[in-house]
Amino acid sequence: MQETAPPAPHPARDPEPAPAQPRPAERVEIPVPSVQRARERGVAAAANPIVLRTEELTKSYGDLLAAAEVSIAVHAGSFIGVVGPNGAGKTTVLSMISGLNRPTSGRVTVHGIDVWADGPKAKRLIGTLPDRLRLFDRLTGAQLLYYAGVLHGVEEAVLSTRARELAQAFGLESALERPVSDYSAGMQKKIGLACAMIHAPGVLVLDEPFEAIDPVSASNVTEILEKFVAGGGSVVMSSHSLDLIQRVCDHVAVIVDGAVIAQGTVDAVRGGVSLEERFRSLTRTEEAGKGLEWLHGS
Ligand SMILES: Nc1ncnc2c1ncn2[C@@H]1O[C@H](COP(=O)(O)OP(=O)(O)OP(=O)(O)O)[C@@H](O)[C@H]1O
Repeated sequence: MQETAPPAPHPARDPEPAPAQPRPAERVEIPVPSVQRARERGVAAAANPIVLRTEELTKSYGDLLAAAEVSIAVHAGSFIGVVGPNGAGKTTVLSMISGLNRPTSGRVTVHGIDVWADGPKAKRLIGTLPDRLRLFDRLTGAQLLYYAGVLHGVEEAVLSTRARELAQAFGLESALERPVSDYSAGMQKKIGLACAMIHAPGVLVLDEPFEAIDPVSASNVTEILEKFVAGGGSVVMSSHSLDLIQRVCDHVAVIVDGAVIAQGTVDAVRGGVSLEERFRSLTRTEEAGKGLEWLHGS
């Protein structure tokens, strides 16, 4: 992923200068192992080929510009977080990448294949966990995995082994014969993730994969995704958990009002402060909650 210059203040929101940030030198950081791994992975991935590229990807809904000329390049073996406030355009961008939402203009290619010119070929290379997941929930978990595999061209001979291993990895073995409609929200998310992986894609595009997932399962999923990128796969993931993004991703793109306002390695974007602090200053969310005095006294 290309790196942008240190992000400028967002002009439409607040012309005032940002509050002074503590100097990086004042902070003593003891990186957790996953942060260190992500850092090393980010450096190594820069030498790998680009597997996913968006070029000035734009989506308009009438007068609303939901995505504005979004250009992102993802290398093999890279784990990228896409962050932004509610309504910023993350789902819009991810769904255009996955071939689910047609761009108004711009281009997406995966391994050089145009997602919107050759959808079937491109979609075999991408595993998708869309927003507001709609599963065929009258099927059992086992049936859903089977059909996800068949639809992506996986040979039947390997399907049952893959389904069993994925169910085990996501802790769903005992639920495989139950209808997906009976699954909890977190279980549905996990079966959706398993379906996204069953055809062994090179690129995973995951919209809020950790939403509704319990902490132990979240650490399992993180481990699965880290192994996936260590093996040369690439992950593009949106999340509102900046702490999670900072811990597991090597790159990050910050989207505000449809436009990428900062992107690069996590370290470059956060610039010596936490990703959450940087996010707040980029999106000008420090003022939230002001003016509700009538509520506080009730
Ligand atoms: N089908 C649609 N028709 C009209 N407007 C839409 C449609 N889908 C999304 N939008 C608008 O596009 C903008 C971006 O929405 P999007 O869902 O991409 O945001 P997001 O960053 O994923 O938000 P969140 O964090 O809340 O999930 C929003 O203003 C939203 O209202």
